[in-house]
Amino acid sequence: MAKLKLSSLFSSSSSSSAPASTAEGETTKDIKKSSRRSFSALSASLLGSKDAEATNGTSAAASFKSATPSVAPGPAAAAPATTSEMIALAQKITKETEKLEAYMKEHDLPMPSFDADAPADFPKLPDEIAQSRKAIISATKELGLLAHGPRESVRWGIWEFLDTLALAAINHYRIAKLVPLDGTPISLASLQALTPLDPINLARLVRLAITNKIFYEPTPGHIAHTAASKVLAEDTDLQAWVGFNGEDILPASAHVLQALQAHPEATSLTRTGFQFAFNTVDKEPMFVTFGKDPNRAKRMGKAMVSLTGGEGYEPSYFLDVEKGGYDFSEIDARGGTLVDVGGSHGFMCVALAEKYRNMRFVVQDLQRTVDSAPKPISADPQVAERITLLAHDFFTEQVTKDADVYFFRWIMHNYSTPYALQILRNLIPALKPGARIVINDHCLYEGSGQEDLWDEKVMRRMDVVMLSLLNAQERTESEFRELFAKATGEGQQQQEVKGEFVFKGVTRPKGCRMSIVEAVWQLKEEKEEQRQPAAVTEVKGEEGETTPATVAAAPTADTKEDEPKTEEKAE
Ligand SMILES: C[S@@+](CC[C@H](N)C(=O)[O-])C[C@H]1O[C@@H](n2cnc3c(N)ncnc32)[C@H](O)[C@@H]1O
Repeated sequence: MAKLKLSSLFSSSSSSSAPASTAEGETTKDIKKSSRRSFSALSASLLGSKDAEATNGTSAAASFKSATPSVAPGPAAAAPATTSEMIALAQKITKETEKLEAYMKEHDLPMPSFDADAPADFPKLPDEIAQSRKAIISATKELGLLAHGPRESVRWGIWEFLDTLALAAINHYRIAKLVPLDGTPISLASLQALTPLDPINLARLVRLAITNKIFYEPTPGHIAHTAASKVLAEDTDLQAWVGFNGEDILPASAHVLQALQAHPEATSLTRTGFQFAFNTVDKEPMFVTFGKDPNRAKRMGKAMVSLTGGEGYEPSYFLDVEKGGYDFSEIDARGGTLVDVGGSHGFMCVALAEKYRNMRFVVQDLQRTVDSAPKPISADPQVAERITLLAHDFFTEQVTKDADVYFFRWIMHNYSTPYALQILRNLIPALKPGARIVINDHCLYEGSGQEDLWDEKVMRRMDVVMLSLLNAQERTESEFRELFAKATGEGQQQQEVKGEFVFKGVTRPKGCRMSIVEAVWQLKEEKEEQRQPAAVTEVKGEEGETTPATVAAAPTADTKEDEPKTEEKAE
């Protein structure tokens, strides 16, 4: 693959990384036409179309949306004219809280509490009650904003980073672990003696954390655990999550403006807020920096474990077909193969192999990740013998040929368009007709306000984390669609465009924040035959008109602009 000068990479921003907005109208039309399981159908399901719900697998989001109408922005939702927006929200909070509490009582479950002995998590709730809980979270946030008023909510909203700072410092100095777990308070003086912090700094950080119910102060100068500080003391993955966020992402995000001012196109892996924060601009991507520092790499790994175990992200969503997970039974029946590209230690393949007893799996990751994977990969020999771990760099040509599925979980969102395209293009020589490319990532709505507010906040924040660390992005359906189209689109070599990625659409398991994006590799002739068996002349087009085939075959001047520079690759 031809190398690209950095200057040309950066001059390609509009063609390589721009979202689909330029072709929005047309794209949306196309999606409606061809994607049975697409988010486009969601709008229909939101309006009550049962058909759309049944086919697109997004009924969770749809039914959730109808259960929790957002009242902002705009006038007071559906509330009667006499009911203010604040009262409507307060009533909603009361109603949904009563539902949640009734369920907890009925099932003899402990009530949520700040007490140190309270459970750290809600139990798995049935869908309806889970929706009530989400509605409470969203409505309290909205009510809080209204009660603050616009000026004050902006004035003090910008200070949220200071809460992050306090939590990061508490985590860094392991303060939660120094407070007795049995509930006995410890004096600030005794606590201070156990840390390198001076009394003033310790007290100010802890007292700011207390405003978020992390610790409490039963008597002045004495600190004790709440449920939140206790879970921080006990959960090492959560500690890693707070450490990664507080000590890597916070400094990186604080330098994003600097990075954007210097490099507004924001596609390079070596010119992100992270590099500006840690003095590695134009030197190395974040993953390389972490690779040189085992403690930092380990912290990030554990942070990812914490995220993956978090609500809305559990791998079980991908597996549970009933709830909209991916169904591999047809591939399983013929003993097909799935390649988990960037699959880490293969935990997804282990879960899949436990469910599908005939399929084979190849977990690909970088050499050191493969080397550190548990051996055997599963205690069940029938599972372990069907999983192969293979060192492979996804920025090089795919080595596992003719697999049935190439699976990417939490991979594409780590890369801006030039890199994501290269990852897809590297698959092409290995693909047999019908091979499926399955991406498991967030899929953002085109506009805002269509998600539950809590979900939307998490997903939008994740998108900005991707910007801060990697100049990468979460994508909308049309951006995924465009990515697949571009991978075999203009400027690709003739041999690479004998086939194309046919975009199948996006589904979202019920209750999950992650979506399943799918495309199938198809030979061009095969596709044309299926589409227009008797219309060979039609696909040639009018004189002077460019057909899809000629567009794909003809390299253009800006062909290589969306390729990343070799030395900038992630690893
Ligand atoms: C965010 S993690 C996702 C891991 C896993 N797919 C999951 O769902 O948790 C990204 C993974 O990509 C791997 N990775 C990064 N660069 C890679 C490369 N160039 N080739 C192969 N794997 C890579 C990392 O080692 C890591 O395991």
